[in-house]
Amino acid sequence: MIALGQGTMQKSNKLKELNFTIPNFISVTNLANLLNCRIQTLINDLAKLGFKDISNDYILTKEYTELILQEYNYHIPETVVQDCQNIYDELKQSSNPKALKRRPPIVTILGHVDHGKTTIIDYLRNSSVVKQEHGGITQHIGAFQVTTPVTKQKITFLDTPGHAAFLKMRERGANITDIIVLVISMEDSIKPQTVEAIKHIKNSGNELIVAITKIDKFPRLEDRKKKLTKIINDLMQHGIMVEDNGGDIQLVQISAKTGENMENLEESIVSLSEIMDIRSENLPSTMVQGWIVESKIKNKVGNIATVLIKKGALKKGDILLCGNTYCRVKNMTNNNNKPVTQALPAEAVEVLGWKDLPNVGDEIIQVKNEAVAKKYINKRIALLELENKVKSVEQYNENRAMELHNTVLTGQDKLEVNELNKENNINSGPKEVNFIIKTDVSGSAEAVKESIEHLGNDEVKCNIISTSVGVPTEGDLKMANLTSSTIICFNLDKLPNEVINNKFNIPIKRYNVIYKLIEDVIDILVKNMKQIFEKKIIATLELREVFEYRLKKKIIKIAGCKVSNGEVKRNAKVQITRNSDDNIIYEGQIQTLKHGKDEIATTNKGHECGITFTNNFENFQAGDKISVYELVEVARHL
Ligand SMILES: Nc1nc2c(ncn2[C@@H]2O[C@H](COP(=O)(O)OP(=O)(O)OP(=O)(O)O)[C@@H](O)[C@H]2O)c(=O)[nH]1
Repeated sequence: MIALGQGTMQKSNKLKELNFTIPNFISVTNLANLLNCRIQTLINDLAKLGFKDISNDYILTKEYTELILQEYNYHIPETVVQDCQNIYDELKQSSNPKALKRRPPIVTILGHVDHGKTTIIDYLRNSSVVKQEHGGITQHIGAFQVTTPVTKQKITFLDTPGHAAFLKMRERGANITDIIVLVISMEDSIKPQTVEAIKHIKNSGNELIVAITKIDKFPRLEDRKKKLTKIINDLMQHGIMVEDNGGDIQLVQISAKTGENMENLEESIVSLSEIMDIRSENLPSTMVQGWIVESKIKNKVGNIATVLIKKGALKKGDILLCGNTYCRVKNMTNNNNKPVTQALPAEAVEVLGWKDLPNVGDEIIQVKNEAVAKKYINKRIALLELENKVKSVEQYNENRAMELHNTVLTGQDKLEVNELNKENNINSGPKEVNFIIKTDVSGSAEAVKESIEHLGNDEVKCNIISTSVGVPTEGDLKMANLTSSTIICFNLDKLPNEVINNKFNIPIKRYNVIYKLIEDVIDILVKNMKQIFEKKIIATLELREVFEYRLKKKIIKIAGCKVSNGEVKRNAKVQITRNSDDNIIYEGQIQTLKHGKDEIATTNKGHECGITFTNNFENFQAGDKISVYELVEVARHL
């Protein structure tokens, strides 16, 4: 705890009662008035708490006001902090363990580009149609179900490899999927995106099955064995131990081209899901929960979205709440384009009736009626507005601080500083990365401080906010929250749960070995360095023909293309080159992506498509080359 003590901040055991409600925002002057203290005293105390460049018109958010009031020994009434991510949580019913029933597993396929993810999905989807209804046509709705050939069990596959919804949910720490199938081509073994996928899998805690594909390319058994041994060793290097290597991860060898062993893949998924005993509730009284896996506006139909059900049974007339929109379910169809009357857990259906288009990856929750939906949407919008206000207050405070800073400079100095800031887009000096050190004894506190305080370079540097002995206190957590610090604990073995899983989500790092501690601090510093990106081409298209069509009075040009390789997504970043790869004539994004008249989200190798570009770019011609790229972060070092 920092030594505060300008009169008002003397700590005592008896808490004072507040005689005002804490506002969302308050200036330093007004807070000083409410507290009956001198403005300068409050400013000095705020500086001790780590606030920089404070003046009397600095605006404090509610969180910071609470912190200072706590330091002034006031009792702060407990309130549940709601934000637009968790606002709907209070509507969720807790599951009734007795009502949990087995449901099909939800599976995502990941792997390196061109290792055969799409071919596996196509094989599974086509075989599912052939079996269900001869000659039927599947529509892409983001997920589909197969029935396994031998055990006749159902499996749900998310049907775009590395599906956007899956990635978005993962970012938020939610799990849309139960099992990941990691595809590795027998020809290539592990490649960079395989390694990326392994990282995803480890972080998500999902169960894993490894599928070695393209085995038809190695008809001789001894060649297959050789390749397989290499893959198993490569996997081991990345901490994946398959069954053949003493681990418990299943490995299947398949060819999605010939269909060889594809039934083994499906049965492996079923047997893993049985071990996992995947269940969810779907009593008649269960309120539905699920996720949006696709959403689009269909011409003459309206807003439609694919909902993957997590619990409950969705029926016509149900009211679903999602983000800032809701839906009275008008109609539901499955991926065979058949109308259905209900959708059970792990089933995906296209749902019609949305007021506005929901976002892919967002969670849905059933509510009793439209009035409840509207009430919660209004609450959420108010929270979003508040969050935006907090952001603009932060910006206001920063601008004020910058103005204050600049007033001490004059004339030419001021001009130069402004120009420099503009050019380098940095404030002066390296970025300070804050740490709070907590140790068992004071000797080790000093030792830890000395070994890390000099770390850094001209971009980032280590800044020690405080060092002290003992487990992190509530005050340490608040200080860490205020200063965005990481708390480093050395030789502190037993930490209370409320510290480890603290409500501020402050990272608490524990060490007994100083080298490991230094390594991690370097890692944190590197993560705070500026991100540098380079282009990575992930797909190319040949521009074959330019089409024109009239929209009202305007003529619109469309680039008619064929995908030479990779996967192309709507909104992807692209560059267009002419005659040579160096001659870039356009850089921007895909605005619309169509197949025939239909808007599509993705297309891939061998397919034709029509494209328009952002910024109304139309100066393209047949023969141009379109390269789709991602910006890939370049690894940084101290
Ligand atoms: N011989 C053989 N070729 C395959 C097999 N699976 C996929 N391929 C071929 O490998 C190439 C890439 O397959 P895709 O399914 O598009 O690979 P992907 O992983 O989806 O690729 P991206 O979508 O670009 O990430 C295509 O030419 C496929 O025909 C297989 O089991 N055997």
